[in-house]
Amino acid sequence: MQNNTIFHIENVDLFYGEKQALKQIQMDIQKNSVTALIGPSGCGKSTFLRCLNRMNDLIDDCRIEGNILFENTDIYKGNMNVVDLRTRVGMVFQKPNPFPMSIYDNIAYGPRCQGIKDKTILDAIVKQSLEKAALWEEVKDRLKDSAFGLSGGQQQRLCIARAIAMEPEVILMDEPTSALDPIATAKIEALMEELKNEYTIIIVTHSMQQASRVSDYTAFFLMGEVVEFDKTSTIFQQPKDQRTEDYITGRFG
Ligand SMILES: Nc1ncnc2c1ncn2[C@@H]1O[C@H](COP(=O)(O)OP(=O)(O)OP(=O)(O)O)[C@@H](O)[C@H]1O
Repeated sequence: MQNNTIFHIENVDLFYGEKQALKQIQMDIQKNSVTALIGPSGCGKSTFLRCLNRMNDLIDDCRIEGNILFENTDIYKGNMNVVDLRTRVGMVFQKPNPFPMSIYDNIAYGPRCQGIKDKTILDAIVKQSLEKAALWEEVKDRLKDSAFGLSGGQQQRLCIARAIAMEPEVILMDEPTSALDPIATAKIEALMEELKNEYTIIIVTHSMQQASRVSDYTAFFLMGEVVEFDKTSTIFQQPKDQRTEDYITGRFG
């Protein structure tokens, strides 16, 4: 394990009932980097992403074996508090999913649930989170308006701001730009570059161009296995496995 490892993943198998969806996954995810998970549909990318903050716990019949160490603590063993884990490992989904409330309240919701009531503190959290998500300038004069009045790209940055407000260490992103136009996508990609200074980002993407643009490391999944995991430049320029090469050159998937 390298010094900068935030997630150490060892021999992870995952089953939905009888069906095995992940096989012997091994990976060390580095702090303050962007790691992209790529591979054809159904290969287990989202399943793996959800393992990292135990979102699969919500699925009946889902069983996981092996070890996932987050900052040296196994998140599936002992007395791991799942609410704390999901605060430290936040998530942004494919479709922007703002809460049916104002822009301000979307951000303040989590901190309020954690017991922060002081308006000055909440105002500061809202401003800072929106600034970090590169949305503040666009919404500062309409904080009391409904979040549903924002464009899709703005809504997705709002969801990123909402995750940031919880002061996570890691942000998981499951195809965060697949519902967005190219301009909104470019904004989110630029934002990832900024955010990795402070957070660790793990992103599932169907776009190989996106993976090569935004990520430092890439894992190529195929039928529940990680075929290759390496620096993004190596995966795209000198893949070691023929299957990786076939995939990135568009021969299948
Ligand atoms: N809740 C579930 N119950 C049963 N099987 C599931 C469940 N979620 C996913 N699977 C199965 O697990 C396998 C991996 O699915 P997963 O969604 O992780 O793949 P993916 O690589 O993210 O796919 P996509 O790119 O299409 O989103 C698939 O065969 C899928 O049908």
